[in-house]
Amino acid sequence: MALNLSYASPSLKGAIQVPGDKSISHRSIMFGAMAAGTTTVEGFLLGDDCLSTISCFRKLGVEINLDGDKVTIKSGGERSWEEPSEVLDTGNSGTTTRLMLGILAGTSFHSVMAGDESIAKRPMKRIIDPLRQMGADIRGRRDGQYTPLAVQGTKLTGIDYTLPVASAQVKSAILLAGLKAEGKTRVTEPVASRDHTEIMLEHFGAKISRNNGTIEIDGGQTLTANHVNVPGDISSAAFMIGAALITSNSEVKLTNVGTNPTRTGILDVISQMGADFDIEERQTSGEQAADLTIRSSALTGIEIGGDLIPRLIDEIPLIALIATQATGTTVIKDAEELRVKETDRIAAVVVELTKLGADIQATDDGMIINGPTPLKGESVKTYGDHRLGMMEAVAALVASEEVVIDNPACISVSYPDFIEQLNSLLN
Ligand SMILES: O=C(O)C1=C[C@@H](OP(=O)(O)O)[C@@H](O)[C@H](O)C1
Ligand SMILES: C=C(OP(=O)(O)O)C(=O)O
Repeated sequence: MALNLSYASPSLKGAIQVPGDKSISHRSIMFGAMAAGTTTVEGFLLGDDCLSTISCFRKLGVEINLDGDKVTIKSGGERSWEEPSEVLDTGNSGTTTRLMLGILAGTSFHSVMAGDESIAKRPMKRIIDPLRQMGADIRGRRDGQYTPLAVQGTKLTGIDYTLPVASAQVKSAILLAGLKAEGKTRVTEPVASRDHTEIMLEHFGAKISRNNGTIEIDGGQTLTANHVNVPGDISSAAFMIGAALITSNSEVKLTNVGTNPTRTGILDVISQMGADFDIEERQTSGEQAADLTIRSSALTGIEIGGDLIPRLIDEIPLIALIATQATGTTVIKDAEELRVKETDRIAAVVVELTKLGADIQATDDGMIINGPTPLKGESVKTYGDHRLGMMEAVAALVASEEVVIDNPACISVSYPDFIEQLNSLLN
């Protein structure tokens, strides 16, 4: 069902806790399932993607119980997993599909993974190539480029691999396979990507070394069950940050947002654009977190590219929107990875923001936006992509007439209560 959003010059006020970090939530289930014992998780994201990860591990026989945002995982470790009798359904989740490939490759059984229409179009060879070098037996359409993927678990050997793309999913799949492989696995990344896997490996007792973009792990290590505290997702917070920045007389506090430095590119960007905001660090026992207070701001266009891109890759649809309200030109480059996300996010953002009246052009690896432009009401499409849906809802705040979003249900992939939380800030 479509969502009709109509706001008359709103200002946003108040405090909210955005839901748990998606990347950390996925990993908490995976690590909890790999470790023998009882792992407990707090602040877990009850989004569709993370629920897909839970459903996959349940099909391997792992006991996982949910109580609100608290999760208990009881596992006998990997050796207790059963060969699944059904296809593991990874839904819309690239992280589930790709990290699970690294985990399943070294088991002693056969498994098949498949997801939705969008997952069936996303590239998997980037994972399967290095895993095959480790000895993995994985088959899929077009020599393993696309799902469904069949994995015959086998013994793996460590490799020394330099990532051709800056991708935390590829890096993580290799490290998780390396945990079980014989010998040492070494992964070098050209540009730093999110390091939640490295942090969680250490948290669950694995020994790794990290040196100048190279991560080394010895195979044959076992994990020890632990407690995981999941902070709020900065990629979800980004939509509230954008909403507060581009509306008038707004001041929004976002509590306990994850501020792992590999994820805070959005804060660097808004700071360079001239945003008025404060960061108050919190005392945490795990990943870094802070309270963010964001106020309405006059923004200026900037250039965004290079090493910054992996630190804000999922925030680019929202950054494109705020750039339409900034004075001057914003250039986003080196972001060709956007073409292989839930949808082609360069094409989709440009088409939909153009419908709303933006001055925006696509380039091969990004987009160029001239602002400020007033936005108007229009019917827009999400392409089944949660980040497009949320960006369009934030655009509705500053549009002169009603914005109609065709398929808002996809927002529940990462932020099920997004519209309710946004509306709770309206004055
Ligand atoms: O490792 C992760 O949790 C993720 C890594 C990124 O993907 P890539 O590894 O494809 O860049 C990101 O876009 C995705 O939302 C989550
Ligand atoms: C790209 C994303 O996730 P995934 O790759 O896990 O589907 C995202 O959440 O924006």
